This record gives sequence, structure tokens and C-alpha cells, in this order.
Amino acid sequence: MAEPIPGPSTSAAAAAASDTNTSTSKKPSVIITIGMAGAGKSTFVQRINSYLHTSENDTRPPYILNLDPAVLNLPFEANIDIRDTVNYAEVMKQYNLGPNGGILTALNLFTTKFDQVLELVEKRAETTDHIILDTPGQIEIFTWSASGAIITDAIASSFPTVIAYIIDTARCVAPATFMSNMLYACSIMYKTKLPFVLVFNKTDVQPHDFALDWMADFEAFQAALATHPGARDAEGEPTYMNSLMNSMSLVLDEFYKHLKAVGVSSMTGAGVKEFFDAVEESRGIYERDYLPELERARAMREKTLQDAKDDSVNRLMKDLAVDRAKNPQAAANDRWAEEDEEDEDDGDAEVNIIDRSEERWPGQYIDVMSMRRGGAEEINWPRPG
Ligand SMILES: Nc1nc2c(ncn2[C@@H]2O[C@H](COP(=O)(O)OP(=O)(O)OP(=O)(O)O)[C@@H](O)[C@H]2O)c(=O)[nH]1
Repeated sequence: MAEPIPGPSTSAAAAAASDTNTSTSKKPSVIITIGMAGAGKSTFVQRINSYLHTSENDTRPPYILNLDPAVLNLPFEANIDIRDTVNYAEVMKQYNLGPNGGILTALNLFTTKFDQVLELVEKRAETTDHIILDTPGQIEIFTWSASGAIITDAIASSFPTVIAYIIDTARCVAPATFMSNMLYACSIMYKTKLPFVLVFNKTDVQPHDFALDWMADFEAFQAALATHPGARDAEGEPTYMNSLMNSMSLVLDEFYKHLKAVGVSSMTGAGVKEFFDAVEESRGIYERDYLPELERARAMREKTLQDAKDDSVNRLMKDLAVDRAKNPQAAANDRWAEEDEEDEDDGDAEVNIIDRSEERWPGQYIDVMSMRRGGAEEINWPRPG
């Protein structure tokens, strides 16, 4: 199943890669942390933040974005915090949503202003080596939503980006949980096509050697599977799930070859240096594999758009020619009346994203929802329903 991430296949792609090699060499690396609820994403971000603040590591402080609108307390200071822009509780109330719908809608609203976020990030790019994104606890809200894809694509097309997939190691000792986690990781990797680092977190509680063994040798995984409770049914036959996982382990073997895996304890800080080594190596993969593919997709999209535009214009011109031939008098009077021109001002007031490192009163909250209700400053948020 697992195909390698496409590499540069044409000379144009190779040229694009070499062009961008120079352009990305000084850009900061973006680290997008993704993981199941409770895997330790926020604690991990706090740990790598403190590592990057430690001057003896010869690094500059990172620029951090919090994209979780529902988090109550963050163990780190975010430079841009979604909670400064969207009130998740108010979104739930106004759009009549449950918690997950509220988080998703809050993220969607924030994404409509992501161009402002990118501008701020680009302004700061000279002063930092790392940009870190903490994502919502409910993994699917980021990984399977349009806004998650837009944010990922937008940032990855500007900066060398790597996905840090955080795994709760202690919860992976059961082969079935390990397999589920790996399948999820696999789906994200093939969706984003970005360099991927598996971060086995909480190694202070459970060392991750077993996971590395299972990834390196599928027979070791199959042996663990065979001895796991529930591997056989009442008649002593392997259960359906067991057989399925057995086959899957062969398939995932190929996927593991494209992964870097590190063990980290966000509690003690063990393994953080190895993580940054893996991020550094991923820059090369980004430049070699992701960028040429991005250029190719961009060129194809532009061509498709141009073709569609040309086709519409051609059809319009044909229709006009037929009309004019039928009624030459009407064609002669067919002139644009200047007074009919509409006022182009759509009343789109700005919602400013806050850069906490710049503002005078950090955390000053902009209530975009009440702005939406208020008459004077109209915002074009989408209407409920
Ligand atoms: N022992 C140990 N505990 C950890 C480690 N990392 C995180 N934890 C604990 O795991 C729990 C969840 O950590 P969080 O950082 O809140 O996890 P999260 O993935 O951000 O959680 P959500 O955003 O709610 O999904 C907390 O109780 C942390 O203290 C670690 O390396 N070792």
C-alpha cells in the first residue's frame, strides 16, 4: 500500500527544488504537533519551548501558535493564540453546537483570517529558527477538517514544515493500540505528504524500545500479537482482528521506512535533542520531496483554472457573436452605464490577529462574536445554518 512520498520526477521539479534550496536555507522550521487527546502535545510544546529558550543549546526562542480554542490553561506563552480571536464558548452558543462542533467552527472562523497570521509569522521569520503549532486535543478536528488542511498547506508552502506526531508510549504497549496509532499516523502522513517524526512521548513511564523493535521487525510485532490476551477465540483459532493486524503489520512495514521515530519525555526533557536532530534532517526531505510536488500541484492547479477561464470566455464570445448577428441594433446600443456600477465596498471590517510579543497589553480579547452582532462594525463571518 505505502508508496514512497513522490520525489522530484522532472527536470522542472528538480530546478524548483534547487531554487528553493537557497530560499529555504535560512527560513525557520515549522513544527506542527498532532496527536490523540492526552498524548502530551501541550506538555511537549512546553518542553521544546523551554529547550529552545536555553541559551546553552545555541538556539533562538521559537514563535508559538496555539490553535486549540478550547484549552483552559497552556503551559507555555503562545505568541498567537486562537483564543484571543475567537470565543469558543460563544461560538457554541450562537451556532447552537456541541463541544466538537464549537471547536471546529472556531477553527474555521480563525482560518478565514489566517492570511493575517501568516503575515505576522513571516515578519518574525528572521528572528527565530522554529515556529511551533499546537493543535486541538481532538485530533480529527485538525487532521480531517478543511481548515486544518488550509492552515497546514498555507504554512507548509511558506516554510520547511514537519509533522510531529505525539504518541502516548505507555498506551501503545498493547499491539492493537499501537497498530491503531500507526494507521492514523499513516493516514496523516499520506494526506499531508509532509516529513513526519513519530514522537514516542512519556518515555519516563514506558521506554519506547519495544515500539522501535516492532517497527524494525514485523515478526517481532506478530510474536507480540500472538501472545496478547484475546489473540485466540474460544476454539483456539486466531481472532479476526488478530489476523487482520497480522496482515496490516506487513503493509505498514513499508510505511515505517519513511519515518523517523524518537523517544521523548516531556516531563524530564530526555530525547529532546534527538527530536531536533530529526527536525533538522526533515528539512532536507521537505526540500527534496515536498517542494517539487507542491510546485507541480500549483502549476497544474493554475493550468486547470486558466483552461476553465479560457473555456468560459470562448463560450461567452461565441454566444455574443450569435446575439450580435441576430440583433445588430441592440448590439450597437449595448454600452456599460457608469451610474449602474456598484459600490465595491463590502463593509468587511478587519479582525486583527494579535501577536502577543508585540502588543502592549497581552491577551487583550477581541470579541469577534459581539462584533458580528454589533451594527457599526460589521464582520462577514458566515451565518449559522
Ligand atoms: N509522565 C509523563 N506525563 C506526561 C508527559 N507528557 C505529558 N504528560 C501528562 O499527560 C497528560 C496530558 O498532557 P497534555 O500535554 O495536556 O496532553 P495534550 O495532548 O495536549 O492534551 P489535549 O490537548 O487535551 O488533547 C498531562 O497530565 C501531562 O502531565 C511525559 O513525558 N511524562
